[in-house]
Amino acid sequence: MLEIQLQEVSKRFQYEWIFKNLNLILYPGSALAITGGNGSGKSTLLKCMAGVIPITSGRIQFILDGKEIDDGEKYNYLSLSAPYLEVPEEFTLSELIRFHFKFKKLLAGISENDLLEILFLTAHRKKKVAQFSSGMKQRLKLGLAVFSDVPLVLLDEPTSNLDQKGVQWYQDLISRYQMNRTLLVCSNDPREYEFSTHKIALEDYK
Ligand SMILES: Nc1ncnc2c1ncn2[C@@H]1O[C@H](COP(=O)(O)OP(=O)(O)OP(=O)(O)O)[C@@H](O)[C@H]1O
Repeated sequence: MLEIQLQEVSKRFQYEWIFKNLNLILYPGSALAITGGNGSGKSTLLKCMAGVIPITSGRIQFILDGKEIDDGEKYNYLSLSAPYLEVPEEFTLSELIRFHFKFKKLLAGISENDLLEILFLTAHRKKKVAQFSSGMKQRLKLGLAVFSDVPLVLLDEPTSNLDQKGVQWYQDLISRYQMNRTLLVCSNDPREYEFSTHKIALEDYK
């Protein structure tokens, strides 16, 4: 079971403080909504949580069954879907799925065919990802993140490029497959985090 602890976490770019003194404990099964206006620092916090960029001060600890995970190992315990995260588009869908799941295990009980069905992409398995519509790409990115067998799932603007049906699909996906995992959602749209157990507004940490 993974527990995440943020202690006095602050981030600054040059002279600009993005957030200061964030304290938080996330237990398995919790869902944190990170809200705030454009430019408030939602993506920055997510990237700090993912270890993609460093924090300026404080500590972000991943504690697995009582043991702290080294910074360099944290990526093994998380998956990320975000608008700024590109997938290799020269692959066909099947190739990309196989490539991704060489590095992360598929959730137990889910096969590649199940995944394609759930993403409504079965008919497109031989198509290059470069030829996907923006909504198809978004379902794919969400699928790769949610169906990776990791205890922490990070989602930035999860319904961008999804239509109303896609938003419903996303909500069902989370309610079925969050399981006992920790979820972080950066969003300004309550439909993306209505299931959240915790919510922070980054304006409160300036
Ligand atoms: N690499 C960087 N170097 C300098 N400043 C940065 C960098 N990345 C982000 N920023 C600044 O940090 C602030 C927060 O940006 P961030 O992308 O985290 O906001 P956001 O809340 O996710 O915004 P949006 O809702 O528009 O996606 C902005 O002022 C941005 O210009």
